[in-house]
Amino acid sequence: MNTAQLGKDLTSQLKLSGSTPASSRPSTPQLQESKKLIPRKELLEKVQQTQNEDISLCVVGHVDAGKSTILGRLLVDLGEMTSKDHEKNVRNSDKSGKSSFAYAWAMDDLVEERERGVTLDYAVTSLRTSNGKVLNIVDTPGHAHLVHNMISGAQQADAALLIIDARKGEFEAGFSPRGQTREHALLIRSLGVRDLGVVVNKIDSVGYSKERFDEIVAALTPFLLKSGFNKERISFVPCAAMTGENVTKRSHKVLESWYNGQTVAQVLDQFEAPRRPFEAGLRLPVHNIFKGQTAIASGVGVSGRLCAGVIQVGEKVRCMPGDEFAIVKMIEVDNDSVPFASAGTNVTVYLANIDPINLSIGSVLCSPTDLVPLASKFIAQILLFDINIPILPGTTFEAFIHSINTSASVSKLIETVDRNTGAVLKSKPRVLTGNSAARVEMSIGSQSLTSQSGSNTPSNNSIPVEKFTDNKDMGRILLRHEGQTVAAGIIVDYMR
Ligand SMILES: Nc1nc2c(ncn2[C@@H]2O[C@H](COP(=O)(O)OP(=O)(O)OP(=O)(O)O)[C@@H](O)[C@H]2O)c(=O)[nH]1
Repeated sequence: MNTAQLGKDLTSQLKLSGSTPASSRPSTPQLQESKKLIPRKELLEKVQQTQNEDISLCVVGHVDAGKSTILGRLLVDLGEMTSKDHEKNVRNSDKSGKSSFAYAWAMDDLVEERERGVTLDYAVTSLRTSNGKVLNIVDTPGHAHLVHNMISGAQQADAALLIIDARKGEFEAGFSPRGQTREHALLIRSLGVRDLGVVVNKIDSVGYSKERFDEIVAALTPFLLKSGFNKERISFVPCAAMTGENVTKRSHKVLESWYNGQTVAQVLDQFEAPRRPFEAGLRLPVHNIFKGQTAIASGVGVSGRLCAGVIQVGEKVRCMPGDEFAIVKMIEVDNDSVPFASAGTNVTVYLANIDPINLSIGSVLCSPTDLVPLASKFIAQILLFDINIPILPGTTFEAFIHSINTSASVSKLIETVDRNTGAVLKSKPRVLTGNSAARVEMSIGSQSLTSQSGSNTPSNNSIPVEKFTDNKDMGRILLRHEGQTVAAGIIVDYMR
């Protein structure tokens, strides 16, 4: 079961059971940390020694480009999924008249996803590359109306595969101004992804044509460079996920006649894990909340990616915003129980002594002695994409900041700045237009975080944020307007 599913299951459970009113809750035992905590110095040494080189990879691209199929193929060909399990998927997908989805079923394990043949939520799985690195892979949905789920998935990524459908008309549709190839590429770069593998998939459908591959590379390269990717960190690979051609090996004569570059698996091999801020204060933005169902994994479960610091079993954590503390009962990484986890890891943490009503998607777990700042306003340096709508004071956006999805409006246009140097071009502009860069003051909407009781936090519009210079993952912002991603930026300052 993937984390996304867990969240769904438990969210529905929470709805069923409701949240216990404080008055009828059994009195909680004294909230005390375990006496057996590993001292911080020792803990940091352990993290340093075991510093995992795991990489979070997200797989993005236009709807039906073949994202799930490529991942399914990698899982099978790299031995992560047994041939017995794969054969079961082949039989079952055949029975439902969806035999072309046999590989995609390795990823799309929600019933509705299988029935509709689309990825709805993001799914996490892990894979060991041929050179032994562990990739935590997030398969994200391609549909335009599921961009929220795609952003949640991509927020956890260090590197990305952008899947392109090579077929005539299909690449063009994905790369059109409203297509997801463009939007996803911009989004992942804005979310901090630097390493990119561009997989030109379904090359079998275009007769393994070199001309078509070159045409796609030539069209995408200037756009990717303009979006902020570095040429040295982009790899283009032709492949046919369906037949397995150039996923882990190459055998097709036509493809071999003109291509001797990397396979998709070799592109994965070359991705490097970035240095993680594990010595900084704990920051765990909550992506999902659910109820632990077993005797061991009981209490309130939250999942997300550690943006900074280390979390250990037995420790007391503060849940922000709010005044609540909780004790970490159990930590799971990749379905295994672990004593501690450090920055860069996707974790599920079971908490004791807290009512889920006090947690929201977007809450941040931190150390009681190193609290994450809360802000109702912030100053962001934003880069506007190629858009036609003018941005004026008062324009309201849907803002994405770590695991938060909230409304935020421009309260002041401070200045426009040079995209490359950051030098001020004009103070107090009246309007911002497409492709410009600016510093703006933004105010968070009044209903910023939704608690698990279903009610929005009344009148409290403070959210946990940090300056980008203090924590990259906590200080990035993406802005959407009327269903379109219009800008990305970084938080340079904030006010309570
Ligand atoms: N001919 C051909 N078809 C492919 C290839 N890869 C995937 N397909 C087919 O394309 C369709 C979509 O594949 P998926 O893997 O579900 O695509 P997706 O990008 O994950 O879809 P969403 O997550 O819904 O956006 C399926 O029918 C696949 O069998 C390929 O290399 N060649």
